[in-house]
Amino acid sequence: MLHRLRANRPLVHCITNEVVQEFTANVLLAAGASPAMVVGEGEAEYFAGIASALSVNVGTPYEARIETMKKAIRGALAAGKPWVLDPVAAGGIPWRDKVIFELLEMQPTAVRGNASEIRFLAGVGTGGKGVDSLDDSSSAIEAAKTLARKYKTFVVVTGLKDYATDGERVLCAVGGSEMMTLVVGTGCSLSALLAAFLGGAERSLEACIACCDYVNYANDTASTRSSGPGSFHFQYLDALYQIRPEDFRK
Ligand SMILES: Nc1ncnc2c1ncn2[C@@H]1O[C@H](COP(=O)(O)OP(=O)(O)OP(=O)(O)O)[C@@H](O)[C@H]1O
Ligand SMILES: Cc1ncsc1CCO
Ligand SMILES: [Mg+2]
Repeated sequence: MLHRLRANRPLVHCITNEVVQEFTANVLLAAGASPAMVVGEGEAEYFAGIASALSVNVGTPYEARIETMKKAIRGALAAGKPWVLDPVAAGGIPWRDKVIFELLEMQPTAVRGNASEIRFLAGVGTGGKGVDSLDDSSSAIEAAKTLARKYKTFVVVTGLKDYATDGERVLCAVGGSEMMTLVVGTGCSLSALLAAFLGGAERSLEACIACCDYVNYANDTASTRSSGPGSFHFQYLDALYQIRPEDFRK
């Protein structure tokens, strides 16, 4: 799947939060995808139709941005393109929660969140601490399955272990270090990378967990080469770039 992603170099339309735009674009480039942050209300619907996949992240939402997201989603759906929802801080702010539930009704191909976000959306728990999770990812497996069944979507929950489910099967990816949680945008960029995999490899549960596996591998590689969040940040980009499909056989 990584080979196919790089061969296809999918164009990923990102409408993400203002904190992580550059990091997300760099993660996609290092992995072998082609990012485009097309956020204008007049452009988004058209562009989502020609991109390979759309990534929607509600980290810093406001009315006009949400309208743009909905237009982009309509463009992606009309063109049969996959789209991924990152429900940042679900459970934390009522206005945002209402928006997230509206977006969930718009047939996302996949939803990717941390454990607290996924638990809240499935009706268990009250969310995390702002954008950070307060729950272990294993405690969100049942919630992820519930959410996947309810909205007929893949759900990916990240944390110490990562899980991907279609509501029936659950696949798990392990590895990585907590250093990931000390660099902003690792989860957000993972969601964009998930869109890249779904648009550039195949639209399957296996593609979802392959994306997590690749990120964990890069996370492991970067943590052995770094001494703190600063060096981890650039070592992570280097590792995404350097990892080759054949390395997974080791
Ligand atoms: N305790 C941990 N050990 C190893 N890896 C972790 C741990 N916690 C998170 N990760 C990894 O960090 C990445 C981001 O996942 P996380 O669940 O922190 O997302 P998030 O909270 O949405 O992040 P953000 O909102 O800051 O972008 C994933 O690749 C995940 O596997
Ligand atoms: C820190 C932060 N605040 C809003 S979005 C965001 C990026 C991580 O989700
Ligand atoms: Mg997040």
